[in-house]
Amino acid sequence: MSDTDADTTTDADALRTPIVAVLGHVDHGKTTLLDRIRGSAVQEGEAGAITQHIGATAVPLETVSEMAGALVDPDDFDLPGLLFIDTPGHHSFSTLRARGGALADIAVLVVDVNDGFQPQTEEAIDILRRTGTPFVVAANKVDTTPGWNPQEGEPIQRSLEAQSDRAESRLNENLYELIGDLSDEGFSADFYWRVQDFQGNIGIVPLSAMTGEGVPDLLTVLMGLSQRFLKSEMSIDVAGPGRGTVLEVKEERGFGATLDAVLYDGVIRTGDTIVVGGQYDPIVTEVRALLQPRPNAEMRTEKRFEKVPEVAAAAGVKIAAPDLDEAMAGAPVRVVRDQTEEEVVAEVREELAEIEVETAEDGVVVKADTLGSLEAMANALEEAEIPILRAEVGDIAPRDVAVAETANEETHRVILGFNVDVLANAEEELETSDVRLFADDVIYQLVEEYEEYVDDLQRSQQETVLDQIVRPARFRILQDHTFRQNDPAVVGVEIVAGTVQNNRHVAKFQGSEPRRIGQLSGIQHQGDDVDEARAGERVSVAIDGPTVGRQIEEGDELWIELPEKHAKILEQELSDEIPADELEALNAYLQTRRKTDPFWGK
Ligand SMILES: Nc1nc2c(ncn2[C@@H]2O[C@H](COP(=O)(O)OP(=O)(O)OP(=O)(O)O)[C@@H](O)[C@H]2O)c(=O)[nH]1
Repeated sequence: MSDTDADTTTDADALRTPIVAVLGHVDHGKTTLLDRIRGSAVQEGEAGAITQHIGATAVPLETVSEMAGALVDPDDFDLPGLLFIDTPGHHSFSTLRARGGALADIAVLVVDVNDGFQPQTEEAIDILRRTGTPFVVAANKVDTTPGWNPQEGEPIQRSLEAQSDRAESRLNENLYELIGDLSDEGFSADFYWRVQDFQGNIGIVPLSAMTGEGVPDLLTVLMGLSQRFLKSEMSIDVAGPGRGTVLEVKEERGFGATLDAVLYDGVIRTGDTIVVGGQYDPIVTEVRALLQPRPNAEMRTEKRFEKVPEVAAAAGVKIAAPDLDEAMAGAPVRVVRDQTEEEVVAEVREELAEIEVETAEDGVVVKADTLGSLEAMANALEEAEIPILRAEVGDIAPRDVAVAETANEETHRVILGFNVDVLANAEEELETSDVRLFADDVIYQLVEEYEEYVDDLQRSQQETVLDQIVRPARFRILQDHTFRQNDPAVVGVEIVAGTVQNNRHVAKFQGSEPRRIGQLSGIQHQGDDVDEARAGERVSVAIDGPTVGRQIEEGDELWIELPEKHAKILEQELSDEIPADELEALNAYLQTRRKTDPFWGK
């Protein structure tokens, strides 16, 4: 169909419903908002107010306009309504991929007005930016503004009229902060009613998912945006081959493994040959049944689903067919109709290759629940410069542990699992191997946890080095503190800088040459034997070798003798790790030593 054809089309059947996804930070109200949209649509009373699909809810234009009241004139629209994806959250959003982009045509980013931007809000914005998905911001929970006077289900302007100046200005403060946060992310945003150009600006819709005020506005904005900017993309070939994306692979009694899929183009019929992206290869199979949830009225029957002969885009549908066990969430589903089976298989393979993650010789093992989330994980790891050895969709299996074990670097012997389970036999493998598992259902947290682990590991490696190295120290023999002349000499000292450790060699500078005068054979602090003493402490030390009054005197300044190699490691690798006073002792030692030997310890 040419563009001109699309523009002149008036037959709503040929324009599909825009697919809407809802995403945002945890607890900001995504589920409540979806429930509200479903609930108030149902409350509008009429049968057919909404249609429950598998994984999605269709709200027809008439219902949208009834809910939006004066805000929407149905004559302005010829799109059939809106299809809301039921599983909110940006992880499911990243599953919603189609032909390299996002399956959702438009998104609602839910932000709690009081909480503002949170880490997952930013993560969601990144995904929206990357997939080029148009979105509106639902500034949710306006009813929690102190002094708010709730206006159940009203458009936001009407609700604002009922608020005190004080409540309104409190809300505005939060909304302006949101505008600022969006601008920090590079988006120009404003209250939706002030936005002239929705292509260059993000509209903010203040609303409450709880009281429903502002929800009519959200629906209006979504309809308006879709109608104006997405209409040309909404024209479909109603008889064309169905194209969709797998949301979930589910076992159903009587059917085996089934696919919950969203169809974004064409039509799928019982008996069609389909190609589905699988773990290892595209799966070619034949549709046994297409299933939809049973309408509420018939809920008394045992069966949850009813069979339908065909489904046209956009729609959510459960597909029952043989051999679907290895199908992957996020993978494409294609009906073979105008092309040969081989051509479609090649296309599915190509689409899957787009998502293939770049791997390195050495790196971490990544497992994720869907292709989309695997892709999102790979992006996050690339940003953090963490190399990937292998990345796959699926639960953690013994084979993954075996692969992780082959990593050369200790920091790479890990599995990062996103939204996946550990299979029982893999659990055993993990216990007996030195592979570490990191599992989380928030990407940035998973990456952060791993980075912290790497930091800790590196720190403890440095600490081990530090343990084996002679630490610099400078200390002075106190006046009238000779407890024993020799064999060993026992004197009271004050540590001026650094750490004095037992068993180290003791030196005294003669000019720029340290001269060894003996070896420490004991340190006592307030009568107790200790292994080391820190700057500022007064302790008594036993030194094997010298005699007080001959090689050493009260008031003498003594040093721990530093082997050249240790001095070099301390200066070049550990200067950030040792305390400031120890660094000072090291520098003083090096300076004196380098007066006659400028390259000492370099
Ligand atoms: N007062 C008020 N509370 C709200 C509103 N929207 C959501 N809530 C409450 O906020 C909490 C979180 O809401 P959810 O809808 O579960 O949030 P969510 O974003 O779906 O959370 P997850 O699914 O856990 O990511 C619940 O206790 C809701 O009742 C609102 O507009 N006003």
